[in-house]
Amino acid sequence: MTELFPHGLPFMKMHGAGNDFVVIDSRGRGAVVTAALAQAVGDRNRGVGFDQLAEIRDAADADFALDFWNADGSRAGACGNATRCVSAYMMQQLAQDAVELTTQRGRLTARRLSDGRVAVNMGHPQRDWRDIPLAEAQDTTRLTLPGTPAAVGMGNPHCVFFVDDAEAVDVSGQGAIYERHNLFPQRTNVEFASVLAPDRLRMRVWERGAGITLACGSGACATAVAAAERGLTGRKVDVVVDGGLLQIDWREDGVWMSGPVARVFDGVLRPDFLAGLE
Ligand SMILES: N[C@H](CCC[C@H](N)C(=O)O)C(=O)O
Repeated sequence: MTELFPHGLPFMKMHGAGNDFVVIDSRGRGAVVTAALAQAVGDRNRGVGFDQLAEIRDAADADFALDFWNADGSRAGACGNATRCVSAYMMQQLAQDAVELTTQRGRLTARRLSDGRVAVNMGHPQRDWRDIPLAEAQDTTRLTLPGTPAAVGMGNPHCVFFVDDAEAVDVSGQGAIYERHNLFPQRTNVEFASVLAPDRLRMRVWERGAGITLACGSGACATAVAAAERGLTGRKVDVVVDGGLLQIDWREDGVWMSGPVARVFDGVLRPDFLAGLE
């Protein structure tokens, strides 16, 4: 790593509604991110700190490709907010108002809105999603939330609970339990949502591999899909998250998610820091 980057490895720090990212632009060279690098950079005390790391790569048939890593070094198949943030950067780089990108989940489209926010089509919810009868599934002693959650795939797994008051949920206590529930062999992201109005949801999230985050784009999509399917809301909703507001519009061509994007600072991971990873 140090031989490859004798002057260090440049990165950008971005966030979307407080869901924060380190972004490494690896276009024009091979991918460099490893689980060890993600973990080290993700350490908020000894590294930079992030919820997800996104690595931009060349794509043969799209404007770019994106890979996602969680702070614990695990991979994520989708990350809506990082997709919006990186798309904003790429639209600026390419002088375009829209971009096409490929991710583990497939091909996505993002476009800039007139107010500076960015919208991404996160694709269709995965149709194997269903209500999950947790109570029948295993040890119920530690499962304290009422109701039956919905499992929704958005390129990554989500388990959505609808509760009367999302503010009252012990998100880290409950989230950590369901993240590793044996119904989810690849672990899961966990959302706790309450219906504020037929077009407005409050959502708090525990992310797989990252813990509590201020916003989760794919989680907001999954929550909106589950709410619409259960008849709790329409297909176009505002989702109030800890870090702001995400707008979801479940259309014929997929689930669109819009929200703010911010590039906060650029930096360089020093060669001596990288050397520690070898
Ligand atoms: N924050 C991301 C989701 C990261 C998902 C990740 N935690 C996982 O699936 O493991 C978002 O805006 O969609």
